[in-house]
Amino acid sequence: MTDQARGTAANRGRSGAMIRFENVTKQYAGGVAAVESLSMDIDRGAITVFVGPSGCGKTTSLRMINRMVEPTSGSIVVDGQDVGQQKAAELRRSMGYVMQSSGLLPHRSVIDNIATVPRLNGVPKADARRRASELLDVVGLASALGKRYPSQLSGGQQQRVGVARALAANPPILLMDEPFSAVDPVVRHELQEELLRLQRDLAKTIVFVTHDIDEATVLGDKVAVFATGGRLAQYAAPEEILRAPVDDFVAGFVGRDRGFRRLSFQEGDNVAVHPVETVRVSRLADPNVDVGSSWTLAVDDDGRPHGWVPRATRQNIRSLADVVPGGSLYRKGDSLRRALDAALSAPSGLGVTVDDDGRVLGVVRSAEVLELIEDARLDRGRADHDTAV
Ligand SMILES: Nc1ncnc2c1ncn2[C@@H]1O[C@H](COP(=O)(O)OP(=O)(O)OP(=O)(O)O)[C@@H](O)[C@H]1O
Repeated sequence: MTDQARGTAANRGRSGAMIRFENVTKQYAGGVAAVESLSMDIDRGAITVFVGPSGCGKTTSLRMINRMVEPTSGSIVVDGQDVGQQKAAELRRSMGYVMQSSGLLPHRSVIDNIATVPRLNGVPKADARRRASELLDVVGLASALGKRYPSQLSGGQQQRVGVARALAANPPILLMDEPFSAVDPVVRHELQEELLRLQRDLAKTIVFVTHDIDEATVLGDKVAVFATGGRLAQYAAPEEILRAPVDDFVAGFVGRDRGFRRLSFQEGDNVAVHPVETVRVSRLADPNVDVGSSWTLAVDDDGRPHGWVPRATRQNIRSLADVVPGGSLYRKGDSLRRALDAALSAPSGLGVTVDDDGRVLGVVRSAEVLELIEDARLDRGRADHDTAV
């Protein structure tokens, strides 16, 4: 049984499904079969990501949920009701929709853009604007930005406004079509974190389209990998897709470093944190302050890391500018991927570990992280063996 069949059968009849595709096919004029016999259940209150190469029918599938695209055959049921029986305009307003280019109206202020759907739903102007202003805060934007026009915002800010606008009518469902793909990687990462934070509070049913498997595994409670022609190749939790791709297509799409990416799903609670020698940045200029036998970590007066001081060059190091930049930081309890990356990206080979306020707790060592990875693998092997016998 494929994962598609397993996922669908397992969810059938359970109250967990918010959106159900039943044998849905879409053939565009000219004969392009964009989606072929798609059957799947989308869980309520979870993020489901549609991922796959360009042209595989992700956007078509997404748009059939709110009838921006009509299926050629089959049906889509949302919360027990066939969307084909509902008025398309009302249906569209009942779901939030965020797309790649934020889709904001250029001649309306940010506040009025966010208030658009509530106004269409008959909410009085003052109430709609008040709510829009609150939503700016929810998506992490200063209220002063509300008076600006979309062209006066950065790409990342525009996408946040797009999310606020989609949330304005408080819809239970959010449809998001490559919403973060037009911004740079740093902003994209921030927007992803922000979406996960929002979702912890809001618990919407979110369907998110991307062609980026990394984004899919970071965001998705479940990931649907589409192959060309709208074939659902695998539908499972991201950890499972990385660990056990069902076929060569999925394995190829997921990429060669899937083993490394899967470490994101292994908790790093057991990683040993060792003491580290530190030197305060404010005392670097003092020739009487010695540093340790190998690498010493430079910290500010609050104990936050600022880079590494190599012993051999101690005499040349007199200010922060001379310190070797550090690697990524590891927060106790983060995944093993973060622990390993912290160690591998530090010039000292020691992964700086910090508390929630960013203060140094110590360091982790890559060899020890690798041991934990190996232990987890052996444990899994034993568990699989026990299940098999
Ligand atoms: N309006 C349309 N008319 C005809 N063919 C279309 C139309 N929209 C999409 N298609 C075709 O349907 C197929 C699926 O397109 P779709 O946009 O759903 O894919 P996608 O996976 O979202 O791709 P991308 O990641 O490039 O956006 C493609 O072959 C596309 O050319």
